Parts: sequence; structure tokens; C-alpha cells
Amino acid sequence: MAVTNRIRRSMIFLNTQRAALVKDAFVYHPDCVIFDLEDAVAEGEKDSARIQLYQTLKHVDYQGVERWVRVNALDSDLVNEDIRAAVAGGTEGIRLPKTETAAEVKEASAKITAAEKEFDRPVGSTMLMAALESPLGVMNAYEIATADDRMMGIALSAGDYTRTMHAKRTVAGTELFGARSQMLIAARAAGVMAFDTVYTDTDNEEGFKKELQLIKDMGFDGKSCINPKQIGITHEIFNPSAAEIKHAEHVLQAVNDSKENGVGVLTVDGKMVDVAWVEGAQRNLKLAKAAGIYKGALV
Ligand SMILES: CC(=O)SCCNC(=O)CCNC(=O)[C@H](O)C(C)(C)COP(=O)(O)OP(=O)(O)OC[C@H]1O[C@@H](n2cnc3c(N)ncnc32)[C@H](O)[C@@H]1OP(=O)(O)O
Ligand SMILES: O=C([O-])CC(=O)C(=O)O
Ligand SMILES: [Mg+2]
Repeated sequence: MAVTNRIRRSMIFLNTQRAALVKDAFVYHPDCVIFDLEDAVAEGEKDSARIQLYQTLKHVDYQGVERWVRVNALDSDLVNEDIRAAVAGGTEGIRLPKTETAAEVKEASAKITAAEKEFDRPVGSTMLMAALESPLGVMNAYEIATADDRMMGIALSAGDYTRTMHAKRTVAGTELFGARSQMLIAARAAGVMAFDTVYTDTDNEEGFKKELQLIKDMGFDGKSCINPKQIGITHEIFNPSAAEIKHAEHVLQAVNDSKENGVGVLTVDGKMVDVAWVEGAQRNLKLAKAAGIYKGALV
């Protein structure tokens, strides 16, 4: 069964072809890493990257950082061996690229089950995340998200998505608005997490911050990253601010008091609040607690 309430603000891609890079990436303290066997790895290096993956999963202590593996696409002749190596090494989850249908999720899940049995891992313990990288994938987001109990989340992949949409990747992100909205609605309806795509202009800190603020405000749970310098900024933007934490505390206290006094709607910090605000306030405090910036007892 997938864990859908863990903090996953940042998931950084690691090119598994580069031994020096995968051996200690936990030092950057991302919430998750994604060992990539797909597009970051050159065609001739696929087998050695897979061996590198197995050794890393088996022998490097990632100190609580969640470990995901992006395998090659289901229609490749590499995916079976990729899944076997990832499961044998004990990965927490598999990121399935270029997912377009629920049937593909089920097919991947069956392959994972076979590997779990082969390598004596508990059946059902390996999670799945589907990357949506085409119009068909985005159109089928809800069916994909609900296809299997292993599904932890869905992630947008803008490189391939804009390619298949004949769109241009812009700073404002107008070309991604439809996909982002559709997949967020699907993820929330399905009860899984939602992750935004990588930002490839790694030297443009201002642009990266703006994109993070946009996706956080839309409701995404986290972002795929490609460079260590993106991790701290991602956490900074996704963490509730001090003002948000204070406001959440005020909301919970005020709504609690108002129940005792028989009051429904009230004003907190100058804004109208009623019982509908409680869940959002609790979510902010839980996130702040998981991030280590809230020590209170309200959640
Ligand atoms: C569209 C897609 O499919 S995206 C997903 C697949 N892509 C990837 O996996 C790419 C991941 N990122 C990378 O490989 C690299 O960041 C690149 C190739 C984009 C840029 O590499 P560099 O020019 O070396 O980056 P930069 O100079 O900023 O690196 C600084 C340090 O961070 C390390 N580093 C760079 N990227 C990463 C990463 N993703 N994870 C961990 N460490 C990294 C470098 O090794 C370097 O370490 P050093 O100072 O000890 O030598
Ligand atoms: O998942 C991602 O963001 C990276 C990717 O494959 C893409 O953009 O096509
Ligand atoms: Mg892609």
C-alpha cells in the first residue's frame, strides 16, 4: 500500500551512470532521490548503470532519504531487468516514465510483484509513481492514478509533454497550465500525491522561485529537481512560512473555542474563517512539523 502522507517536497534526479554522483547524494538532504536509468543514461551505459543502481541501493545508507528508480519505458527491452534490479536492491518505489494508460500501470505492477517474489521482498511493498509525459497520459490521469494500490502519485514531465504537444517551454508556463490543472484534479480525486516537472534553467534562481510559488499555490506536493542547488530553494518555498504557521494555529484555536461557545463563522487575523478552514490549517501545521519547523502540539 502506497504511503501518500509523507513529506515529498523535493525529488532529485541522479544520473545513475555517474558513480561519483550516486554514492553520496543524501548529503544534499532532498526528501527523495530518483536514480535515473532512462533518459539521463546513454544507450551504451544502460547495463553498467543498472549494476551501479543495484550496488548503491544495496550498500549505501541513504539516511532516510526515500529512494525511487526511474526505469526505462515499458515498451523497451530494458524495463524487466531495470525492475528486477530496483526491487532486488530494495528501492522504495518505481517511477514509470511516459505512462499513458491504466493498463500500463497494472502491467508494471505485475512485473514488480514477480520481482518481489523472486527476491523475497514483501509483496506490495514497492510503490509506484507514474510520469505523465503526453496528451494521452494527461487525459487518462485519473484512471492511471487509481489503477493500482501501489500508486503513490503522478508527476508531470514537461520535456516530453511539450514535445508531444508541439508546444514551446516558456518562462510563464502557460503551455503547462492545462496539464497541471488536469493532473492535480485527478490526483486529489484519486487520493494520490502530485508532483511538478523539472526546471532545466538551473542558473535562473528567480524564474525557479516563481515557478515553485505557482505550483505550490496550485496545490502540488513537490517538485522534481535536477541539481542540488534547487533543493534548498524548493524546501524554502514549499515550507509554510512563519506567518502561515501562526495563522494556522490561530484558526485551529479559534474554531475550537467557537465550537464551545456555539459560534459558527468568525474572524481570525482579519479574515473570515469557519470549519472549512480547519483541514488546510492542519495540513500546513503537519507539513511544518514534518519539515522540523513547528514544534507545537496542535497536530
Ligand atoms: C528531462 C529529463 O528527463 S530530466 C531527468 C534526467 N536528468 C538528470 O538526471 C540530470 C540530473 N542532473 C545532472 O546530471 C546535472 O545537474 C547536469 C548534467 C544537468 C549539470 O551538471 P553539472 O554541470 O556538473 O552541474 P553543477 O556544476 O551545478 O554541479 C555542482 C555539483 O553538484 C553535483 N551534481 C550535479 N547534479 C547533481 C544531481 N542531479 N544530483 C546530485 N549531485 C549533482 C555535481 O556532481 C557537482 O559536484 P562537485 O562539485 O562535487 O563536482
Ligand atoms: O519528469 C520530468 O520532469 C523529466 C522528464 O522526463 C521530462 O521532462 O520529460
Ligand atoms: Mg521525459
